[in-house]
Amino acid sequence: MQTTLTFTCPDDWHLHLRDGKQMQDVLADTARQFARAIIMPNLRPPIVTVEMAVAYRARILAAVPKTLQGHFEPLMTLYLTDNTPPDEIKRAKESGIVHAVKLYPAGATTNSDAGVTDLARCFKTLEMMEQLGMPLLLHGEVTDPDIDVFDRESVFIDQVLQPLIQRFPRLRTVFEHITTREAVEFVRAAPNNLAATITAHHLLLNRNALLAGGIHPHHYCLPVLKRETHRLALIGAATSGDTKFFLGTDSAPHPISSKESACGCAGIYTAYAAIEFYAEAFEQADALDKLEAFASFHGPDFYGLPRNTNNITLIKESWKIPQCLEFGEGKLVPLRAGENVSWKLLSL
Ligand SMILES: NC(=O)N[C@@H](CC(=O)O)C(=O)O
Ligand SMILES: [Zn+2]
Ligand SMILES: [Zn+2]
Repeated sequence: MQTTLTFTCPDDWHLHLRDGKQMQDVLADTARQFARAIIMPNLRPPIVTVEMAVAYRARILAAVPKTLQGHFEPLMTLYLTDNTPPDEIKRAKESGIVHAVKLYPAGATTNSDAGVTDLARCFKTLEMMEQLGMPLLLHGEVTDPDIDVFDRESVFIDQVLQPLIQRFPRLRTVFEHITTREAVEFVRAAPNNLAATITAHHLLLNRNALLAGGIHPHHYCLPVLKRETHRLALIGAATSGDTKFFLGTDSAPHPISSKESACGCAGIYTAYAAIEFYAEAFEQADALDKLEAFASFHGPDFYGLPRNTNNITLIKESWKIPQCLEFGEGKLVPLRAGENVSWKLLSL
């Protein structure tokens, strides 16, 4: 049995940090495991200009704990709206700090009300992105209320993604937090400028974790957990060595009061033990040897950034995740709260 695991420091290619004191409370969890993270722009108000991204980045850097300063780099994104001008993409490219633009179909997920209502309104902007090599990140679900919530990702492939890549064949695109066999197959078959992130929770859990034996609000996220056959397809993709699949936690903290509610909001907080969760999932699939490329190589290669040069070490040691964590004025319940995880990260 393998008991230590040393590999190139990973990056998180999909992270929600929030802002203010909430951000201060979660940032260290990411910064102690990951060298870089793609920071999602779905704040209230959303990060829609380079100027806002520059200011948000400065707030993040100022909140990195002293012991980790210089060890963590936030990679900023812009939130695409119906009205994002092509010039903003130029400015983003020139800034050197904005690495991608995120498309949320309006109403698809947490803080997406300002998202895109009609993709055709963004064509000029997408053209500019294609020209400048600015990646487009997709929350890949349709929002049509008549479409079953479990089908929203696969319908998105047919109705949005397929036509999009046909129209913009050179656009660098990331299908974020994929959850279905259909998404895995589509990405596999597509050209190399389409990639996908996969979360730890979608590798570890199926929809029984949400709905069996009572409803489990801390396992509610979007796209929603799917049935076991889909989880197995994701495991197959993540452990295949295929360079199109890479790590993105989609760690999405919400206060306990918003999760444990008659209308609980979507998001699972995995950052507390993210790399350990991935190690568990890869070990269960007998594929620990594939973790480094998935966590540390495929992402930077896709984004055209250098791979990290330092290492992290995990040891096979069971430890208990706390029941809850501080989160701004409230509390946060991490994934696996009060239960054990079987790998442990040694500090940098
Ligand atoms: N994944 C989620 O369930 N929630 C994310 C938004 C998102 O990534 O869709 C959030 O910001 O809370
Ligand atoms: Zn999303
Ligand atoms: Zn997300």
